[in-house]
Amino acid sequence: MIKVCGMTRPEDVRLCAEAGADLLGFIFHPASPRFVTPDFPASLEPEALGQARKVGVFVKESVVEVRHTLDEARLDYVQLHGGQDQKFCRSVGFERVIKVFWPERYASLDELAEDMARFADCALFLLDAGTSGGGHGRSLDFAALAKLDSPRPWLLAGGLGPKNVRAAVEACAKANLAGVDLNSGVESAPGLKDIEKVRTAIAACRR
Ligand SMILES: O=C(O)c1ccccc1N[C@@H]1O[C@H](COP(=O)(O)O)[C@@H](O)[C@H]1O
Repeated sequence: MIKVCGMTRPEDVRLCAEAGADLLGFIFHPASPRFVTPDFPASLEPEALGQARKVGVFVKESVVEVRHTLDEARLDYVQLHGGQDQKFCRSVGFERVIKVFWPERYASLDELAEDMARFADCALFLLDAGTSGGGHGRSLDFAALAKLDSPRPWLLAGGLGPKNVRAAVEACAKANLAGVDLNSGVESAPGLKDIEKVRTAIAACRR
């Protein structure tokens, strides 16, 4: 599964979908250089999206705001990137939640897996580098995650691009990895996707 995040232009949506992205991310965090308003994903033609599903990324927004944007932007999933708790996930609908964890917050993989187990009703997990927020362009220690015992399939995020995504997939393949999230590593500038980088990274994942 490939997610390409930070869509800000209709042509990037079309090209990334054509390149084989399964999930396309739209960031509703106002401080992000990739910030968009709900009317952008709502305005996209089904032909441009193809089979790709729309994911909204939220950091500090309230449950009411997330639910409103979910409807207005016609999202398929919400990526909760702000440490939201189980009550929040339940209110949005577990089946629609991609719950983010930051492995660097935990003293061990076991502690991370224990916390993940508390969110086992969520649709998917996503692991990002750092200890909060996202879009930093920093990578996790892929080899260290190879032994993770995750109760749900998960997406690997954090500084992934054409040069490192294959190594990441190979390292985590046996740890219930569902796929990868490409963002700043496939851009020419923040919010502007470089389609050649996107195509090269997707090909590297799938070869
Ligand atoms: O990309 C952003 O600006 C962003 C802002 C706030 C929360 C999440 C954000 N992006 C997500 O961060 C990860 C990793 O991105 P990167 O590859 O390190 O650039 C990814 O899941 C994005 O969806």
